Amino acid sequence: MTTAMGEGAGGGERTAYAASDWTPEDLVEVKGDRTVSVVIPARNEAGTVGGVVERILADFVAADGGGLVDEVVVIDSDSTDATAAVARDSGAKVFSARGIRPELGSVEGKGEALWKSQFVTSGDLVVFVDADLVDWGTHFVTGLLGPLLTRDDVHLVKAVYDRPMLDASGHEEESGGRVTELVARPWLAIHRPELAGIVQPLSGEWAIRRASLATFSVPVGYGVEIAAVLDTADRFGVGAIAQVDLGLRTHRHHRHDTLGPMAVQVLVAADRRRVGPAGEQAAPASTVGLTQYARGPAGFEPHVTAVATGERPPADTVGMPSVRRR
Ligand SMILES: O=c1ccn([C@@H]2O[C@H](COP(=O)(O)OP(=O)(O)O[C@H]3O[C@H](CO)[C@@H](O)[C@H](O)[C@H]3O)[C@@H](O)[C@H]2O)c(=O)[nH]1
Ligand SMILES: O=C(O)[C@H](O)COP(=O)(O)O
Repeated sequence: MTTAMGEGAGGGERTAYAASDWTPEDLVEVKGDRTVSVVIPARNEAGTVGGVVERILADFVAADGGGLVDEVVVIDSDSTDATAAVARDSGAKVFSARGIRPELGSVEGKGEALWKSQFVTSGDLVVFVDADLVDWGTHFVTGLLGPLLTRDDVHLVKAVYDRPMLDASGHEEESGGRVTELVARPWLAIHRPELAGIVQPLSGEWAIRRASLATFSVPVGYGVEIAAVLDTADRFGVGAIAQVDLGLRTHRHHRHDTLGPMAVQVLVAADRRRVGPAGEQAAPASTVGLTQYARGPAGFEPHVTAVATGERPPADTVGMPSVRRR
């Protein structure tokens, strides 16, 4: 597949793929002695996490260890529902984000869960998959691994997909990706136009070399994806980011009022990287106050949310087990 997606994102070498470019058997053959961890961050996803775990285990994890995936790990991120139990019953290794390296402290957030996952996984390649997926397939995993297993110069693989927003009866209301369209893409257009070819900069499904991720600062919240894109481009060049068309993805949607804090997290993470890699100086517990309004008895009443905008330092600076460069 040759598309504007590939040309815009990478230039030169092809960087755009479709999941159908590889079968699991193709990838097992080229995998050699490299290992793969699938990491699923989950906060109150008891309804969907079990299905995500079971399908990945069934398709890729072999009892003799010879499968495409070597471990499926769920990081339970402060869930108050049965997420951890469901994930464990489905066969995943389950860790509570707070319980991992407790001496490093804990904050809330998806980025925190991904950062902590580095201390309890061992794969040379790490695939992140959200736990709230509804329409998806295990080709997400093959698609994301393909470029990393077949190209040494690729460090980060981003998912690309159609992401319809469905109404209660399952009809398409409009396109999803509201923070992508209204925040991430405009920011990239203004500050980093060389990255305009990244179709889904915020996609929650991505894969990365452990050795690369371990050198990145990681925003604790939803800034984790835009940060990985910017840090990879700054460290290894835009051509180190590949994109894979995975078809269709639907998931649980946020309300507008919870997308505001997400937008703040994306903007803060991006702004810290406006001129290059950054973030080390941000304390993990940093916040930005976001004021939103709702009409109440006294008119428009302000509601201030302390949005977590902190960052974690590169894992390899805080005693991560040694990393093979592969
Ligand atoms: O504190 C949290 C919040 C979320 N999650 C999990 O992270 C995943 C994605 O979270 P979600 O709230 O569903 O994010 P989206 O609305 O889907 O946001 C999109 O955009 C975000 C910003 O880039 C990405 O982080 C998401 O992965 C991407 O799907 C899900 O499995 C959540 O359970 C956590 O583990 N901890
Ligand atoms: O990725 C995004 O832009 C946000 O997660 C919002 O996605 P949605 O509009 O599909 O809910």
